[in-house]
Amino acid sequence: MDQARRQLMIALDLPSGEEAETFLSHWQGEEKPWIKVGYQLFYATGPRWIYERKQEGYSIFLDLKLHDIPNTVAKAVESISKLGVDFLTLHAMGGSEMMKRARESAEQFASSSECRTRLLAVTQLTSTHEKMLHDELGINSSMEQAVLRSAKLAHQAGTDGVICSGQEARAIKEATEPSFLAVTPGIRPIGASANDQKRVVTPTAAIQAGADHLVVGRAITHAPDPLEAYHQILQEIIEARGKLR
Ligand SMILES: O=c1ccn([C@@H]2O[C@H](COP(=O)(O)O)[C@@H](O)[C@H]2O)c(=O)[nH]1
Repeated sequence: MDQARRQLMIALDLPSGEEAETFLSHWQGEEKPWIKVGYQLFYATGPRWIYERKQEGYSIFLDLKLHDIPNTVAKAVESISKLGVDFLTLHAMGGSEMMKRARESAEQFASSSECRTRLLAVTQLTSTHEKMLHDELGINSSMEQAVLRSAKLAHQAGTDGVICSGQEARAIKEATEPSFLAVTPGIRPIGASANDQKRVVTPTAAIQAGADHLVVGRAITHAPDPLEAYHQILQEIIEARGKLR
């Protein structure tokens, strides 16, 4: 898979396995895209559907945002690792012990060290803005400080990277290390509706900020021609990458 395709992940927020498979048939005859499966599709289909897509050759990001006591999360990671998914999310707000136990479990139950499920910690949801952070969550720092605090905690606890907005990707890389993954939802091509997202950036801005992977849902899944929308974003990534050199 070329670098740009590896960077672009489609959030398959669809109601059933059948609809997801019909949607993916747009890609027939070309390389399989990276797919992100979240609550809606996972709760509709379950682990077997994930396992079958993995067997078909999809790279899979399972976005379950685990957040529970350390033992419960470690046991969930054990079950999920056996599906062979590539990426899995958990909430940094679960704390360092929860994240460390998750990492130990991912290592113990990986089918091989190359196939280990990579763990990504959610810093602050991209649907959160600074006023919410202060007024609703009781966090009295700036958004960037709050995100950096979670990212450093996740880095120390052994996750492979974080989920953040493209607005924070550069600062996270500087505060941790370049290989610590910055995976960015809240991506909106120019002119697209932000919907419920608050910290949005364009594909170009995310690449310029050093994002490793861009998660795009509705801008592709709700497009009149999803394959065309995918290719437009792919092209934007390729052009932005070209300007980095
Ligand atoms: O902070 C976060 C964490 C996860 N997401 C997920 O990414 C996609 C974004 O979908 P869009 O339609 O492109 O807004 C969605 O599945 C979220 O659950 C996020 O947006 N922000």
